[in-house]
Amino acid sequence: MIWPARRVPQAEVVAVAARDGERARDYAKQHGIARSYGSYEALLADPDIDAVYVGLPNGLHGHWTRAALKAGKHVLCEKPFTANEEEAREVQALARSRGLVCREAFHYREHPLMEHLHRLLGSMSSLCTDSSPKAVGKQQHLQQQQHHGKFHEEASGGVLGRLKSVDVAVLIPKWVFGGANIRFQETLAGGAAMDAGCYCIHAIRSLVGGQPTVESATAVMAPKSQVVDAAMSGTLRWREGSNAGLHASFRASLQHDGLFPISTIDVRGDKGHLHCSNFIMPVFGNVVRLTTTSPAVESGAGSNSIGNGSNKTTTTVTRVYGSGESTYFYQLSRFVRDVGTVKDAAKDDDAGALVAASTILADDAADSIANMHLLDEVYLAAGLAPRLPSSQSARKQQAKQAGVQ
Ligand SMILES: NC(=O)C1=CN([C@@H]2O[C@H](COP(=O)(O)OP(=O)(O)OC[C@H]3O[C@@H](n4cnc5c(N)ncnc54)[C@H](OP(=O)(O)O)[C@@H]3O)[C@@H](O)[C@H]2O)C=CC1
Ligand SMILES: O=C1OC[C@@H](O)[C@H](O)[C@H]1O
Repeated sequence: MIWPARRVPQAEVVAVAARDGERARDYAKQHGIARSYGSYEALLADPDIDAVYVGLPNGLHGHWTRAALKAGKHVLCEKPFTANEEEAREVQALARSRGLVCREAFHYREHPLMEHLHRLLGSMSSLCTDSSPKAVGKQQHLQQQQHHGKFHEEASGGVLGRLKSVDVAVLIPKWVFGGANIRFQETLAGGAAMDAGCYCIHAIRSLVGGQPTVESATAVMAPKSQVVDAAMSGTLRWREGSNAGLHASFRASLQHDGLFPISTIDVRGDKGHLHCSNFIMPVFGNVVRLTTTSPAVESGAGSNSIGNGSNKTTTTVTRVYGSGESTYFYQLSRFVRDVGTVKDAAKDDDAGALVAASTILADDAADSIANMHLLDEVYLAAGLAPRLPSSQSARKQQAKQAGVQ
């Protein structure tokens, strides 16, 4: 967030907070940040701050996002948005009532790689090139309309034709996170599905659209835990018949190859297969391999085409880097632009600006709630309970301990 902010003209990191004032000061000094605070409350009381980035453990996202909204700040909150769907609904209701941007930080989504995949697959476009409020509002309205199961229709225009299946994997090698990491803590809403699986669900949802349900899920539990999953796999299904697989793991048996997490998207349609690797961190290298089969026409196709008499298989490999910026840069650029749109709409009476602003708020709310809904469903399908916010989870543990004594 600090590096991208130096490259996004309208963004400035004004202050940083930690629970320990000295640590906050050292951090601010090290990163050239003018102000530091020894508590999160103190940072939220700073009137010069417009927006807050919440990069806390999952179980605290809801609490501090609510606190930031109540302090009148726009929020970019790390994924997963909250501990569960119920909390996501509460937080987003607050954001909308205050007219503040409240976005889940799925940084991968704004990178041109995703735009490329959306185009290939004929699904919605996640970016808008014209950033005027009216154009943004119009484009987002269009995206919402397009986003209803479009991929299931033959005439979607996507190169793969009708969707058969999509598989998304985010796999983290077992040497990366030890047992003490926040991701393994029950009271911090830990779990592989929460951490890595939320990306899978988000990518599946945004590429395919529609409203899938969770058909089944299987968890591999963390050592000595009956609550925290070290790996999760699951199947989602659409009414239209296609299905999706999610594969999330903290225990992947992968050798260090300089990249983690391993993140892949595989989409199979009736006209071919698309494989994308490293969709989460595309700036460090990515590949989109597209294999399509179509009825043979004439010979003379490119050297990568194989004809078998009745049809022709073509494979193309593409790498997408856009202007070479990181996902975090694109994420921050859009966040800053959207905060600007919402602020301007509050000042002026222009109907287009108001539509644009309310669309931004509505889309963020719908997106994070839908993602948390499916995450809850995945846990339930695996025979586990949806996660709890830290405050509730701590109370539950205390009650359990009191019951034991
Ligand atoms: N978008 C992305 O690329 C990434 C997103 N994430 C997300 O960011 C969030 C944080 O992950 P990560 O940075 O790896 O976590 P860390 O453990 O490295 O940092 C979490 C920070 O939260 C603060 N904190 C407040 N209360 C607690 C508590 N009770 N226990 C532990 N820490 C606490 C601490 O700050 P202090 O003590 O200074 O107040 C700590 O530095 C997660 O939700 C994760 O999913 C993580 C990595 C990458
Ligand atoms: O991008 C990421 O990579 C590793 C994960 O554990 C982390 O939380 C995530 O956001």
